[in-house]
Amino acid sequence: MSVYAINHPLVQHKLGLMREVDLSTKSFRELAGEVAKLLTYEATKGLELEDHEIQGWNGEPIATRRLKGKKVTVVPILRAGLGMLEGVTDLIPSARVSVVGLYRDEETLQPVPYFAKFANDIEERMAIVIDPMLATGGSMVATLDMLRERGCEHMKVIVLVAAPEGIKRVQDAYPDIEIYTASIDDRLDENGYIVPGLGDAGDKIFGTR
Ligand SMILES: O=P(O)(O)OC[C@H]1O[C@H](OP(=O)(O)OP(=O)(O)O)[C@H](O)[C@@H]1O
Ligand SMILES: O=c1cc[nH]c(=O)[nH]1
Ligand SMILES: [Mg+2]
Repeated sequence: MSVYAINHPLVQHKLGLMREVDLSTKSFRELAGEVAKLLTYEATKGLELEDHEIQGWNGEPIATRRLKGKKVTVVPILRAGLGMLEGVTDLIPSARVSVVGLYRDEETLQPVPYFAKFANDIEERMAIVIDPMLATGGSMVATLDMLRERGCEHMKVIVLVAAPEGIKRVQDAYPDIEIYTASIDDRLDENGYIVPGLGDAGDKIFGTR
């Protein structure tokens, strides 16, 4: 498995802003979308192109290239993953959206599923799973398991912040998956929150803190 921590200055600047304790819901939400978009740019750098001839401005043919048509489904993990969705679909407007609802039990830290709705032909699509936080990795692995059970072979992960524990958990279960993140943070605290982290990303995006 490959983990890509994106050090682009815009990513690092925006992630730094997100860590500020007093940041408004509006700003947190906007930044989550912006960082998601920048990470999507990185995560799609391996997409295949094909030659495509078009008619240019003066009627002469021009050799161009276009995406080879690998079908994509973006998979936000509810709730917090929704805060990244628009940033991703801005760059991949034809992507179908599959939705997985999971929350993490506060005591056991185990993921509790409550919703799933997948795109048609999911087995033919590359799935890009999005969630701001990869903490213990339980929610992410549960989502990847659901996709794999439905025949999805090609999966990538985009998270804003990852804990080493979560990366290892995903790596152990899915050795071939690529993870794109703005930061690999230090550790989990005694409640399973990422440190330094962002706090509760879902609450911040939805204004429920
Ligand atoms: O890696 P894990 O230990 O599983 O933790 C990460 C999960 O926890 C958060 O969701 P949460 O359960 O708070 O739900 P929410 O998005 O509805 O707030 C986060 O958005 C991830 O889905
Ligand atoms: O740090 C964390 C861990 C889980 N969920 C969050 O929203 N933040
Ligand atoms: Mg939450």
